[in-house]
Amino acid sequence: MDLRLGTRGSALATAQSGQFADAVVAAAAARGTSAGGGVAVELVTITTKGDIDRGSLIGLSQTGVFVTALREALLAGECDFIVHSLKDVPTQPYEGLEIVTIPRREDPRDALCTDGRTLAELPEGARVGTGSPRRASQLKAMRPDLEVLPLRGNVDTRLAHVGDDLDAVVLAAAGLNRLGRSADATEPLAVTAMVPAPGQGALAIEIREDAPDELRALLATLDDPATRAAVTAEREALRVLDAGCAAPVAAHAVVSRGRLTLHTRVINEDGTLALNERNSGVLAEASSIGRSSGFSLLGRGAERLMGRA
Ligand SMILES: NCc1[nH]cc(CCC(=O)O)c1CC(=O)O
Repeated sequence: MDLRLGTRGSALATAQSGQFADAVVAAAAARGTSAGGGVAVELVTITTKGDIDRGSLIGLSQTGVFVTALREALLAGECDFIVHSLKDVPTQPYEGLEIVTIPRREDPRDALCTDGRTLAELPEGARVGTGSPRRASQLKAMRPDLEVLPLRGNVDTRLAHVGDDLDAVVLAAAGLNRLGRSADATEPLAVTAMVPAPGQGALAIEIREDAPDELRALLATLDDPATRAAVTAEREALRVLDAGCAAPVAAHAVVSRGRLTLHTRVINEDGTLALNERNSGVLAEASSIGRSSGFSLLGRGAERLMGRA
């Protein structure tokens, strides 16, 4: 089977698509293919609107700018499957496509990247860059003295500001790890202090609904049910809160001994007010755990914190 994997051209997208392609080839070898001819995966680069108007998330009116062009290319038959960072994927399903696989997730944490100092060691008034309202608000909650500045660009561009015009930037540990830049993560931030974005660290593999059974079955072997349950809960809370990746909404679920525990946080812009909700249950209840967390937060005034009421 010769497969075409559509990917964005950024270093992170290319790295994670390449790593997933390797996993597909290995999974095919382990299964043995019906044709007996093995599987080859070719990366096809697709330019997305998110790559062209490279901007901070603050000010992006629409979610999903990074994924739409890939989805259009998949629907048009330019490739056979695509790999997304799940946290960039809007919660509503896309007509004609299906998320077939959610592989085991990478480190879900955010990481502070500095010249070596921890968050506690940064001087009063230190300058920290992030384009994410979720990260900005939680940073201010921990260190109200920090000057949090908007930051644009891909991972390499952001890291280049450290020691230049910024003392620190905050990036997802998963992205740094996938790029082979884990050494730039000075301090992984605890998930209780800097609650990650829904789906952070996870990938989503998408195919057309009419994809051949053989492709579907091969990709499905790489699905991780615990990750799928965790991100289902996180994303359902996000959906109920009607928020996107640019909202100050954080959600992180852990699965342990068959139980899923979801922590959802909504925080105001200056980090002075936060609502936290914790819910747990069995994996099969992932969706309802997320839903009830979202509705509880709405009932407690989440809209006001998000600046919508
Ligand atoms: N919105 C950008 C984005 N989308 C996915 C990742 C990498 C981490 C992940 O896969 O969750 C990043 C970079 C970052 O947040 O630092």
